[in-house]
Amino acid sequence: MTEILTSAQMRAIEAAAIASGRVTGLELMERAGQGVVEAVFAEWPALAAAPHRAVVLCGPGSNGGDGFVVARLLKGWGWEVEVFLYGEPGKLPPDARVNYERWCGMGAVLPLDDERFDGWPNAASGHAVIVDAIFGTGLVRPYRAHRHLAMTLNSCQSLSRKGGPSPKVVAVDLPSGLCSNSGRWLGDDQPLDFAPLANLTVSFHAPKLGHLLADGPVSCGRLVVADIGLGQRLAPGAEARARPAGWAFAPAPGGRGGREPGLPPRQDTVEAIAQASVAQSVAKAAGHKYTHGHALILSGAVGRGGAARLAARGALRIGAGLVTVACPPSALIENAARLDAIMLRPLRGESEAEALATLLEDARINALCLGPGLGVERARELLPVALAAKRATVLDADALTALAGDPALFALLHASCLLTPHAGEFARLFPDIAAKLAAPATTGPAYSKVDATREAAARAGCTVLLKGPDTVIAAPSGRAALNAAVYDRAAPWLATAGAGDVLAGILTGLLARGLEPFSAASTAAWLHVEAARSFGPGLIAEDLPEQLPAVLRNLS
Ligand SMILES: NC(=O)C1=CN([C@@H]2O[C@H](COP(=O)(O)OP(=O)(O)OC[C@H]3O[C@@H](n4cnc5c(N)ncnc54)[C@H](OP(=O)(O)O)[C@@H]3O)[C@@H](O)[C@H]2O)[C@@H](O)CC1
Ligand SMILES: [K+]
Repeated sequence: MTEILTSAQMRAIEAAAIASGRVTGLELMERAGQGVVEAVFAEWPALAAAPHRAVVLCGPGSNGGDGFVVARLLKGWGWEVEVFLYGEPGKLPPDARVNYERWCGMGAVLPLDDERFDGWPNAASGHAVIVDAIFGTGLVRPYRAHRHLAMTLNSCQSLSRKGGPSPKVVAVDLPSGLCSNSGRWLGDDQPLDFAPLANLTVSFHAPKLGHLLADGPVSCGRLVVADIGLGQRLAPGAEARARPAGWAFAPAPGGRGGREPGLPPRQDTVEAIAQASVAQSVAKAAGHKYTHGHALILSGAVGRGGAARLAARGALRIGAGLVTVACPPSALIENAARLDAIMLRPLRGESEAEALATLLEDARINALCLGPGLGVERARELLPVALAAKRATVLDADALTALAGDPALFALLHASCLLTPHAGEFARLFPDIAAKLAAPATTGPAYSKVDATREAAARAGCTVLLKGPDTVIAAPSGRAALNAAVYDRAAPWLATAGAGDVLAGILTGLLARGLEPFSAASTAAWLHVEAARSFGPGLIAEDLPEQLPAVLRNLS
């Protein structure tokens, strides 16, 4: 399992490594600085070929310490380097202080004032690189000068549009002001226009949640994670950790170490979904069609069956043994004309709810999907029967809307349910949680999408998949995973009508095949993005199920 870290987890890893005597804080800082310089040269090889000019903005903590290392190393490459310090030298933490003093033997340090900006770097001075090492994972409150930092960086960058040199903004660990746990800008005056955006962000050891959630990806530019020798020591025979797709790892600048055995397991881990675990989840064992489950998709009324048919196609393509669409009798002909391998059952009887109850007497139907195109009224009618059957059940779209206004229905949710809201549906279902997430983040670490999804899952008593480019999955136990379709894994084509219906279908198919909700959600979210990436621009929802075979082939 690959982890995405919080700032506290990163600090604990660092502290354990230092306590073990295997490495000192100073060595880690040196490797961090080296990692930044190597990543800069790898990103812009022309910068390694000849000396240039750089500005390094250092802050009052260890992020600033990394900055002093970067300044010294660039100077060693023959660069002309100007260094600014936001804070007082006497208050720097010990390792940062050592690197400050080392730098002072090589050059000046100018004060970076957050009241008087006339001493700030001059936009017109032709720097090739501006290093933002003001704050990293230690940001605890809004950074007062962040607006000015953004203006400085923007005005430097805008020179390139006028034919001048284009300085590259390199953020050390995080763009300063961005919360490492939530990917949100601290403070209430931080629309993205005013954020100090980076061209390249170089983080250390593992990605942090803030790189992948919310505004993180757009703020970081490109993300490189440098290995600073804190790697996990593998148990004998253990599989090497798969690196999550979507960001790049720089090579280790120094020696490799291992995380000390004996570190307490981290309860608040957020998993990055890895290809190896997806491959394991979808591998099909020999058997007949009933071995692979029977998924039932509830369809909408006449003329509204498209969403359910998309879901059914997704369920079949991901390997459910049988997939049935159940529809109102009046929609039978419409669906029959559009479905072949997918079976069709009219909900005929006194009421559709009764007909569904009869259908569910077949115990082989082991996964249900309610929501896509269903209609809110019909969802209200069918949900009590569907939930009473205690099968693995995906609730999407109209089923979520029905649940939102009805505490009695909400109370019927059980542990085998899987809720798949987008942000709007989430806000209707969990208005107080959504409000907390939407409120300005005033202290760090700030409340994040991961926190919100965990809280929702605990309240609902079932797994919640909160959609977005940063899809978060949480189980009531607090287990959480993040499927980040960002950086080089971005799939903007997924923002197309019906894509969510296909996701609901893939989920239902995986549940039918016996995956428990959390694994089904992680696997489906990953496959959904891969299917979109495999097709590329021009994607429509119908293409997603048809792309799954290629994605599955590549897995094996
Ligand atoms: N962990 C690791 O393994 C490694 C970590 N490394 C590096 O260390 C970085 C983390 O260092 P860090 O903990 O010192 O935090 P950092 O972000 O430098 O700032 C903390 C300082 O800022 C202050 N402060 C906070 N908010 C403020 C505000 N709004 N306005 C003003 N001040 C504010 C806060 O002050 P206080 O709250 O105490 O008043 C404190 O003094 C990490 O990002 C990485 O770059 C690497 O060397 C490699 C190994
Ligand atoms: K920074």
